[in-house]
Amino acid sequence: MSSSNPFANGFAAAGSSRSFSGDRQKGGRPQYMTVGGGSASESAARLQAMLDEDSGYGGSIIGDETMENVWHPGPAEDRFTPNHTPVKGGQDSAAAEHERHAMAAHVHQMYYNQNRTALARAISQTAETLRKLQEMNAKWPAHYPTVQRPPSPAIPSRPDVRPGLHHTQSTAGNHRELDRPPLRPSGLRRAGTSLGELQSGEGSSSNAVEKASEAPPRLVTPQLAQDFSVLKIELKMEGLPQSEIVHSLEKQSVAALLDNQINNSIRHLFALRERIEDTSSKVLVTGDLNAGKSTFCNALLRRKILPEDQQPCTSIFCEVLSASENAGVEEVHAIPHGFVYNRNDESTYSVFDLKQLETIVVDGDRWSQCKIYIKDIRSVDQSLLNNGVVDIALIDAPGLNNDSLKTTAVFARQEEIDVVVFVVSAANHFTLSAKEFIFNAAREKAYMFMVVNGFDNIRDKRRCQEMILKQIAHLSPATFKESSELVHFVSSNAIPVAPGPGDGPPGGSGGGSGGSSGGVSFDGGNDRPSKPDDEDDGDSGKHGEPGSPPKKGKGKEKEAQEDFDELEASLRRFVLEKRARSKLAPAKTYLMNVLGDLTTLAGVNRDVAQNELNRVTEELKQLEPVFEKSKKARTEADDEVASNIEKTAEDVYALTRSTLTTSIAHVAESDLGVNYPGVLGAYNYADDIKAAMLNQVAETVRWCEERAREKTVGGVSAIKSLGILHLGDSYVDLTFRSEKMFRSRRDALARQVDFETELWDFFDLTSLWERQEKVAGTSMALTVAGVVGGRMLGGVGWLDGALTATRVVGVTNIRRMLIPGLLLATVLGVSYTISQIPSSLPKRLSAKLAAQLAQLDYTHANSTRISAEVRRALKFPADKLREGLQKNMEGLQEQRRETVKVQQESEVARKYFGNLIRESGEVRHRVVGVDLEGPAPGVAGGMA
Ligand SMILES: Nc1nc2c(ncn2[C@@H]2O[C@H](COP(=O)(O)OP(=O)(O)OP(=O)(O)O)[C@@H](O)[C@H]2O)c(=O)[nH]1
Repeated sequence: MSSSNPFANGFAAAGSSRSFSGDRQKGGRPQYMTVGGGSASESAARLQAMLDEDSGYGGSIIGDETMENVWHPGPAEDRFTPNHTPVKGGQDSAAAEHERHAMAAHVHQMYYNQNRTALARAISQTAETLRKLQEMNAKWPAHYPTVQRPPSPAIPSRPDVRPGLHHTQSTAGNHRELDRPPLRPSGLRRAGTSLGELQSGEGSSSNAVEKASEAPPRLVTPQLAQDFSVLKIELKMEGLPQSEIVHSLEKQSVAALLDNQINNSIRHLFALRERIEDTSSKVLVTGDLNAGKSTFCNALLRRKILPEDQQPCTSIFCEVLSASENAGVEEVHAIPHGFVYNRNDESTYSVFDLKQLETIVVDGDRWSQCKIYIKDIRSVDQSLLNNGVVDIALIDAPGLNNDSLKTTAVFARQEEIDVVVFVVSAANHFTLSAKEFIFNAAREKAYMFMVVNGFDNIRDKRRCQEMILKQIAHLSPATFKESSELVHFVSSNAIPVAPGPGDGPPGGSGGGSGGSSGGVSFDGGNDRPSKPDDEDDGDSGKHGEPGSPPKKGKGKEKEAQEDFDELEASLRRFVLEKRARSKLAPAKTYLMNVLGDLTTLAGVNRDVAQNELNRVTEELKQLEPVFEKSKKARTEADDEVASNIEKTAEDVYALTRSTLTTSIAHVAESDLGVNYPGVLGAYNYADDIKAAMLNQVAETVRWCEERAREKTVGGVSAIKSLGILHLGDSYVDLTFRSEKMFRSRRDALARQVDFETELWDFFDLTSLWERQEKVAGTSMALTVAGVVGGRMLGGVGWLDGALTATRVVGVTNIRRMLIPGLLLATVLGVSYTISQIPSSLPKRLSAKLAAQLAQLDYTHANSTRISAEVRRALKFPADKLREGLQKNMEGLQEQRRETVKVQQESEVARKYFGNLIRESGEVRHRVVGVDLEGPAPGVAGGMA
């Protein structure tokens, strides 16, 4: 007996080529419909689209496992594996069949454990890789690839982004280029502000990039938007597409957002590990209010454990577990709000008797959930709870449309659940909350077990089936595809159950070992009012099977039981044999997604790092000679400036010294511009001469200063030329104001030089004598007069003069000539001497001046002063030039240091991301290798 699926026929009529298990014969191997063998119908296309979208967490359906190189198709969702185990019957004897099942279960368990271990290891490795990525991201802000926004006239292109700035994926990218699905666009580009740099020096690849930029703009397809499924940076901002927002963010902000995503991802990975390491499988029974969830659970348990009521009653999560997990004791542990259940810690829960369950489940204010430990009365072969393979927890959840708080709780709970059994009322179909729940849960669980309950209430069963399946096709296409196994139309209340805890001991007359069909019937003990058979119009034999004769009474009940038995067999298969998928698939899917993201991220960042490395290496290559030149320039300019200053100062000293020496020596010979006023003004004349001479010397000093100034100006401009030569634009020109030189001490000379004019200065006896030699013999008298006069005037003394005259002329002659001669001589001498004052006085005075200047060391002092001033004046621009050169060199040194640092960082990043690609690829490869199908039970049986 099996539930038929008339909807499949409707589908076939719509033109799709498919077979459906509605044709399945009782006792035969189940058959499965196939979708899309022929031309795709609109519905099929829509379904396919839904399948593709079904991968928020990667739950989409992919036909094979060759997706290692395929971008994010949701590789390991909990897809359904066609069952290889005969539902029942067959040629083998029951014992052989049983043994084969047992062996298959063992082999499955072994594979399951292997896969579980492999996934747990992959989770740990991935979490560690993510942690390292976080560290790297802190040091070297990772770049987040964003999609190329199609250029549109309405949206001006970013000025800071050159056209052709697609980020080219090298190895990884090209690799994907070949293998990826056609929808996946490339053209990743680097986020952040330095996009422009990426293109430089890319050689031939930049040509490719250029070509790519010429290609028609690619739109951000939903597929591309999903490229980053786990490490996706979710931002919502009015009016801007997601990619654009990420793109406009600073590198640091993107890195911070990424860091946050990594944290979330690590957290999720740990939760997944916890989940796969939890050996029990959790089956959540959920559905609309009053859909019959509790009744269904009781039917599964064949015991009336959970309270059923026509009014909504279950307001807390009721987890039914095997009493073997509670030391074989049947009881209820009610967990108050805010407590985390720990069976070994009684402070986390209150213990109740099973009888009290009714009061607990309605008390949602006090309790958040309860654990119900019961002894399973069914055999290992039949029981879901006590199945001999895995611990099962059956969770009866509050009705979805109970209240929003509880609905949210159910939504949240499903994430940690391995299998979802959705109970829908055959009469009411899917409500809005139900639809929402199924859509949401499909992110992780593409397959859901659907229990359409209360089928006994339905008159037109076939129509009901059609309508419900149609809805399921929309809500969970994967489930619809396997509807013969996953969708069951039953009447839970038709299943005989042992009386509840308050109604007597469990087991009833059946003793807990009864089978389902043909097993112990609890008819006698069933406290349910038996349903009037006339509700069913009898238009179908088995639910809705057309053409079957109407069944009444016992026949109908038997049929309902058979349907339920079939449901149970499917559910057991779904939970146990597909456990690997239901429990491990979310981990596998998530791992595949996060590793895929990591590979993309690493690929982009490795390329960015490589570009950065190329750029800075090139920069360094250019910087090195510049730096060396600058170092050389600094030394050379230093020397040149120093020698320039030295030479200028020396030249100035030499010029000043020679000029002054000459000037002082010849000051008497130059035209001093002083007129001789006559003997009476001789003293004034002497003063004027003296002043003129001092002035002359001062003028000479001034002249020397002027020359020194000129030389300094020349020196300054020589320094400037050097500065421009070596520093270029960065040379800071200084305005040199030469007039500010030699502002002091120039007039000090008059005060320093101080000599009195003496009488003798007026008479130049030396020249007189020379003159007398020249005119010798012309006249004795003159001679005598000259000699005598000269001597007399020379201050030798009268006596001495007289004696000399006596010796020359003789005593007698002297006596005769004495008077007139003396007179004449005197007159002549005096008049001559007086006449010689204008020529003799300057010489005398200049000699005196020279002597005094020499005494003052005037020439040297002035030469030193002037040259020192020159040196001082040149020192300032020279120092500035030196400073500039030093700064320039230091700047280049710093730039070099920085560039080397970036080079090293890029090198590290390139290696790191290169390794990350390899590592994540390896882990991904291992994850892909985790075959959640395991060997087909038939194969396992064959091995036995
Ligand atoms: N006719 C018919 N009645 C059913 C069936 N299953 C459950 N019921 C009845 O439907 C009512 C609600 O059943 P429950 O099992 O309490 O429903 P529920 O979904 O657990 O309700 P809440 O937990 O309160 O949301 C009860 O009176 C059941 O006897 C069925 O298959 N056929």
